[in-house]
Amino acid sequence: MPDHTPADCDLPSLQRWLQHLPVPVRVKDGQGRCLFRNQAFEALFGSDVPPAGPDNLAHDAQVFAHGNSLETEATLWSARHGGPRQVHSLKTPLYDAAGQPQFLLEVLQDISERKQEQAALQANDQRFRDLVDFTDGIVWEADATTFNNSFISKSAERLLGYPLADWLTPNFWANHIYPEDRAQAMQYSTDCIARGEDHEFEYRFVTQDGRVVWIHDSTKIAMQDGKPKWLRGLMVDITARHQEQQLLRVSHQSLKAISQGVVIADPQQRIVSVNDAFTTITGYQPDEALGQTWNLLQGPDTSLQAVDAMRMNMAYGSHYYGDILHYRKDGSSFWNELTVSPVRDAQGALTHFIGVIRDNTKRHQNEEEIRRLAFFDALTGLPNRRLLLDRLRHAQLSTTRTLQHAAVLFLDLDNFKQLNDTLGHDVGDVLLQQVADRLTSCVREGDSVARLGGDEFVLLLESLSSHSLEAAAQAEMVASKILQTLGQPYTLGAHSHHSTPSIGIVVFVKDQESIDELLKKADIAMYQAKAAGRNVARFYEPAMQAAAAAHVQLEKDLRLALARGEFVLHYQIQVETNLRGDARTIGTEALVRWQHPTRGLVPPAAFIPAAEETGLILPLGQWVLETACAQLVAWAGNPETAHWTVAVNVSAAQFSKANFASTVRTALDSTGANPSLLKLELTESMLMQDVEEVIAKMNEIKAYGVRLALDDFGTGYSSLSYLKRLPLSQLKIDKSFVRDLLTDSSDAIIARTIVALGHSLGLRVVAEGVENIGQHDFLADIGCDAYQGYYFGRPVPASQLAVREAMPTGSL
Ligand SMILES: Nc1nc2c(ncn2[C@@H]2O[C@H](COP(=O)(O)O[C@H]3[C@@H](O)[C@H](n4cnc5c(=O)[nH]c(N)nc54)O[C@@H]3COP(=O)(O)O)[C@@H](O)[C@H]2O)c(=O)[nH]1
Repeated sequence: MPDHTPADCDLPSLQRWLQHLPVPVRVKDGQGRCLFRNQAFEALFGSDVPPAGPDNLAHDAQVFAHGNSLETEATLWSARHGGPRQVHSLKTPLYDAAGQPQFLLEVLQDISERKQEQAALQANDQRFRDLVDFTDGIVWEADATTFNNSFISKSAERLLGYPLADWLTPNFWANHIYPEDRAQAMQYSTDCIARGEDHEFEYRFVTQDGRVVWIHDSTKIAMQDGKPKWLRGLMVDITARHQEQQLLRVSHQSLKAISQGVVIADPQQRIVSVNDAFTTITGYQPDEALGQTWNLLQGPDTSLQAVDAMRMNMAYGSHYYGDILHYRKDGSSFWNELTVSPVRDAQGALTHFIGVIRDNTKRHQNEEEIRRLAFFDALTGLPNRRLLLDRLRHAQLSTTRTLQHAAVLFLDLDNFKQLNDTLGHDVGDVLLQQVADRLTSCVREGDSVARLGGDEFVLLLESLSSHSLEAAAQAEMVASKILQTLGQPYTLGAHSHHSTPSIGIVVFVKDQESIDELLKKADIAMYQAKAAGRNVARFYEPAMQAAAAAHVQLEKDLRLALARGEFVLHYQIQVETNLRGDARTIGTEALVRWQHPTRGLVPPAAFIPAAEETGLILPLGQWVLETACAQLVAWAGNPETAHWTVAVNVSAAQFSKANFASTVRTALDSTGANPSLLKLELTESMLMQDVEEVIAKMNEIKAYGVRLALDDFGTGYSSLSYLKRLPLSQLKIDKSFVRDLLTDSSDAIIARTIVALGHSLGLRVVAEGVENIGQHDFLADIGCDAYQGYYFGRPVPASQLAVREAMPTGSL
């Protein structure tokens, strides 16, 4: 039955009634024609309403046909708004007296604004859903009491695998929390909800494919009527972060646990982190190390080469591995087995260096111990046969390169067996140790002392003379020193003991013979020494033996000569010349000679080197100094010679003595000579040692009034800046430049330069070795101040010196 109320369809009455209704209303007939529109209708749509569309007519027909009301939403054109309006339409039939639908009453409601709002809301909703679906997290909503989800974002399916519908089933979330975490997670959330606190928590969740992932859940509580009603939140899969953190925790724990020190430095090599082991190894607390560089661990014996290699590798961002001697905070050193590796980011940029340090000292000590055992004699600590052979090989190579000779001294203790048999091996061992110490004291730093075993020792002397007989003499001197040193009494516990060695010597250069041959020859020579009565040294080569014997003899003779007063001084005049070439004696040079009882007058070149090697030059030099000073006093008594100076040659051994200045003082004081007439001739080489010490010594002598001359100038390597600092008064041009200056342009240039140089330093320049007038004239021409040479006079005894006062040079 149609739902209608019979009505009086008196249209005019109806119109009056409808006219002022505040809602838009219109009345239509069964053909869809509009019979009436009230004011509200026309206010909304205007009076010019377009004909109804087919849908509208169809709805009208439906209402008439069924006699039922019909509600629809439609779009109607509004002339008043100049556009379509969304309307809600309620069409109701109006019946005639017979109960048949006669008219159709349509009540309209403008829902345009509501529709727009709905559309906006829908758009917002969609935007929210898009955002939610797009995010990497899972947005969810659940009941605050049951935890059952009422909403879940699409990302849940993508991230955890389950279809979205599954999430909306009861207890889904709770049932899929990893069993071990479930109770705690739910309890925590329940407690927070009870307190009304939004909360965040982490738990493991089982995915559809059985994986266990870590979830970070942020939950916000939505209240209703003052009670928690909904939970809304975001679940984020933090498995990767968790694994990283886990890894970091493990790394951190590992770094703490490992015994190697770990240093993390920035690209500028500044330390940014250290572990506990670093502190244990180095003694530096983290706050003392942070901000520092590797220099923190460097010390006096750290190899700069190793440091450079490390820096270079780090500068190039490459890996470094090496053993470096580093220093702890307390100053003690340790061997650091160091590995430094660069760390780069994903783009390959250098971000850090990781250094791993390991105290490797023990291994080094072990290696050192192994080396010691392998190469050193356990009893004496001396190199053993193996190390000796190695050093001999090196010596052969070295002599091949430098052509300087080397010598092997094979030494065996005389009657050692007897000592062992009578006092026992322990006492014998003590003797061997003392012998080892004494032998070491007899050689220079670059030489080697080795023990072959038993009472056999071998010494290797290097850098001897390039002349074989001179080298033999040098080796013989060392052997003499050894014989003398080892021949001193020994205290062996309670026993006083006397021991002597027999020494065999081989001098060699280049690798002309094998090392075995060398040792064999030295051994044979040692047996010759034994055969010669022990406590002597013997050379393998007879010529060397002869040279050494001559050397030994010379030394003995020199000692005797000194004691017997066989040395004499000759004097060679030094002159100034005037423009005419007339010479005037201004002084002399004292030159020593040996008045040998059988060999006659021996020149200094034949004995000065031996005197220097044996140390006899010290008493001899002192004798020369005092004799020359005494001569000055003698000349002082004669007005013609009172102004004469005397130049005395000083050897390096004399000058290097700490008390040299005081020996000069003694000579002056003991003779009463005028210091200003004494000139000491020094050579360049003896001044090239310790600069400050040399200058101090020269100044001390100069302070006495004594003058200092540089002899043989031009043959050394003095630099101008060095010369300037020396308190000299004279330069002496070496005779080697004077000899050829008329024929050799280089010598002429050198002579000219020396004169200019000397004058620029405010020094007088004397030329020695002047043998003819040509040389004199040239030297005079370039400004030389004084001359010495055979042209003016040979060295002669003082008694034969004549006074020459501005005599024509030709008459000399
Ligand atoms: N430590 C000491 N060394 C001394 C002493 N006396 C001498 N010597 C050193 O011996 C070197 C050689 O001396 P000598 O054989 O006496 O030769 C000197 C002159 O005789 C020689 N000379 C001088 N004039 C000429 C010459 O015209 N031609 C020439 N061929 N030779 C000449 O020069 C020697 C002096 O040189 P110098 O000492 O450099 O002035 C001698 O060089 C000293 O090193 C001494 O007491 N102590």
